[in-house]
Formats: sequence, C-alpha cells, structure tokens
Amino acid sequence: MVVIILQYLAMDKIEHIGIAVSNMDAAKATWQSLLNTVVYKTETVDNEQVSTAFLQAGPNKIELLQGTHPDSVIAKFIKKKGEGIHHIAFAVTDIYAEMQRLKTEGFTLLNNEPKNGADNKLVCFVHPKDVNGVLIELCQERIF
Ligand SMILES: CC[C@H](C(=O)O)C(=O)SCCNC(=O)CCNC(=O)[C@H](O)C(C)(C)COP(=O)(O)OP(=O)(O)OC[C@H]1O[C@@H](n2cnc3c(N)ncnc32)[C@H](O)[C@@H]1OP(=O)(O)O
Ligand SMILES: [Co+2]
Repeated sequence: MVVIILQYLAMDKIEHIGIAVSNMDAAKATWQSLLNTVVYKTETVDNEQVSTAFLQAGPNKIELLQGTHPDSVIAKFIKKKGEGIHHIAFAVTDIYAEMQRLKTEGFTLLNNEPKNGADNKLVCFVHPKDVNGVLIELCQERIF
C-alpha cells in the first residue's frame, strides 16, 4: 500500500520540453522539418503572455513558446539568454499533493495555487535556483 502511495506522489514522466523562440512561424517550420511531423495544437495563454505550439515526437512533446508582450517571461528570458530550452515539464497525478510534497522538500514554488496552462493542464512552476538552474513545470490533466 505504501508503494502505491509513494508512486502516487511522484513525477510520472516528462510531459513536455518548453523551448523559448523569438519567431514562432520560423520555429514551427524548423521543428516540423526536424521531427518530420506537424504542429498539432497552437494556443495562446493570456495569463502567461505566451503563444504556444505543440509537436509530438513519439511519446514526447515539444512546446514552442513566444512572448506575446515585451514584458512577458519568455521575452525577458530571450533578452537575457537568447532562444533555447526554457523549462522541463513533468506530468503529475495530483498537482496539489505534489506541490505540498515539494514545499516540504524545500523547493520554491512560483505559484501557491495551480494555474491554467496550455494543452488542457493545471500547472505549477518550481524556481530554477533550487533545481540546478532548470525551471521545472508540473502538469496535471484538467478534467473539465
Ligand atoms: C503555462 C503555459 C505553458 C504551459 O506549459 O502550460 C508554459 O509553460 S508558460 C512558460 C512561461 N511561464 C513561466 O515560465 C512561469 C514561471 N517563470 C517565472 O516565474 C519566471 O520566469 C522566473 C521566476 C523563473 C524568473 O523570473 P524573474 O523575473 O526572476 O527573471 P530574472 O531574469 O530576474 O531571473 C531570475 C534568475 O532566474 C534565471 N532564470 C529565469 N528564467 C529561467 C529559466 N527558464 N531557466 C533557468 N533559469 C532561469 C535567470 O537567469 C536569473 O538567474 P541569475 O543567475 O540571477 O541571472
Ligand atoms: Co510548459
């Protein structure tokens, strides 16, 4: 029983890798050519000031992100570090329980409550300063 509970409170798999891009149309063409596939979903997430485009590579997903405002997190990131890998997102079964677990483990969460993400997810972010410089996103499927 303990094993099942521990499994429940864990990161299930890498849900997507977020890539910050400055020109979405050019980036979509690049990644479609690289992966020999087509973007399966585009979505603007206003509360994050980002437009996103998703591509599937086997069981894995690439999320292209472009800022929709000069002050957006993505625009700031590109200004500072240029285009590139922005975050790694993990799928979780219970984002509330996982957030609580990470807090007790001493990780800094960037939002106290899960927020609506792209691709029908509830999301939360973990500060890169606590994870060897890597921004981490937790994703739980939104049921409704
Ligand atoms: C939700 C839609 C979609 C989805 O999948 O559903 C998304 O993934 S949206 C993705 C965009 N949204 C976010 O990233 C939200 C969480 N991010 C933040 O809150 C900020 O970006 C934060 C706190 C990580 C950094 O913001 P801040 O204002 O502090 O910017 P600074 O430039 O001052 O950065 C401080 C410090 O962190 C380093 N940094 C910033 N971004 C990243 C990153 N993506 N990966 C690694 N490190 C990052 C930055 O270089 C600074 O480090 P320093 O050593 O002080 O220079
Ligand atoms: Co993401």
